Amino acid sequence: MSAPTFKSFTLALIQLGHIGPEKAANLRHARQMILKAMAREKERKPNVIVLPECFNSPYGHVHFPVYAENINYTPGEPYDISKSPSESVKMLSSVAKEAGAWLIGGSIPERDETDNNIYNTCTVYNPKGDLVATHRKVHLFDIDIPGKITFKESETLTGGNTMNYFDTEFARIGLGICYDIRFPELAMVLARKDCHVLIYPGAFNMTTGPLHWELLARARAVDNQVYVSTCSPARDLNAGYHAWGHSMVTDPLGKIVTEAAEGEEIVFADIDPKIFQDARAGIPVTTQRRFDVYPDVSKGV
Ligand SMILES: NC(=O)CCC(=O)C(=O)O
Repeated sequence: MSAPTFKSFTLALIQLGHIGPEKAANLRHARQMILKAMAREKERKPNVIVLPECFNSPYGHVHFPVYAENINYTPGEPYDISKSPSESVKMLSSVAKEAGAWLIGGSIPERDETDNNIYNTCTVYNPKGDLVATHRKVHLFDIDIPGKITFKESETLTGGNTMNYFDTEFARIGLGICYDIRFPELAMVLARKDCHVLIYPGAFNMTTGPLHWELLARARAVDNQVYVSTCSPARDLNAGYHAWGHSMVTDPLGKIVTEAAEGEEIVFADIDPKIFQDARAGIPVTTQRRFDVYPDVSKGV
C-alpha cells in the first residue's frame, strides 16, 4: 500500500515520571498525563501522543516476567478490545478514544502465551481506540561497560522478528524501541518503506544517554532524511534504573525541534512536511545511492 500524503501534524512526547511498583498506579498516571497533553488550550492539540519504554512497570529483567501481560494480537486481524486479556491495552485503547488522538503506547512487557516468550512490546491505537499496530523490540539491550552499567534484557526477554510501521491520515510512522535505534539498517529500511517519521519509545541511562542518545536520534534523522523522535521516562534516582530523559524530536536535517530536560514533562513538536521535502530536494541523497558499488540491503524485505 502506498504511504499517505505527508501533512503537518503535532506530536506530544510524555516523559512520564512516577513509574513505580504498582502497575495500576502507573496506568492511572499515564492516563492522566495523556489527557493533560490533550488539554492544551492556546496551541495546536496533539494528533499523536507517545509514551516511553516500559511505562507500566519498573525497568529491569527481573520485573518483566512479573508485569508481563498477554495481548494476543495478530497483525492484520481484527482485535476486539473488550476481549483483550491486557489491562494496559484496555486502558490505552480507552484513553486514545477519549483523547481522540493517535497513541503510541510506549512499551510494556508482553507474554505471548503461544510460545511463552516475553517481549518488550509497543502497541499503537487510532483515535477510535482500535489497536492498529505493535512492535516487539528487535534488538535486546545486552551491554556490559565495566564499572558503569551491565544490563541483559535477554535474561528474560526474547527479541521480536518483524519491522513495523503504520499509516495515519497525515504520515507513515515507523516504530523502534530504544536499543533498536543503534541499528541503522532498521531505520533505513523503514525510511525506504516510505516512513516520514520514526518513533522510538526508549530509556537510555546515565552512561550511554550523555554519549549517544541525541547523537543517534540525529544520525538516524540525517541518514534517512526523516523526522526521528525518542520518548524516555523521567529520571528517577530512587528507581533501580536511572533513565536519561531528554525526550526529543529531530527534523530531517538533524536539527532538534524540541527536547525535554530530565524530569516529568510533556513536550510538543509541529511536524512540517516542507522541511522533509526541502531536505530531500536540497541534499538529494535519496536519489543518489550507488547500488552498483554497494548492495541495496533494503531489497527483499
Ligand atoms: N532500554 C534500552 O534499550 C536502553 C538502550 C541504551 O541505553 C543504549 O545505550 O543503547
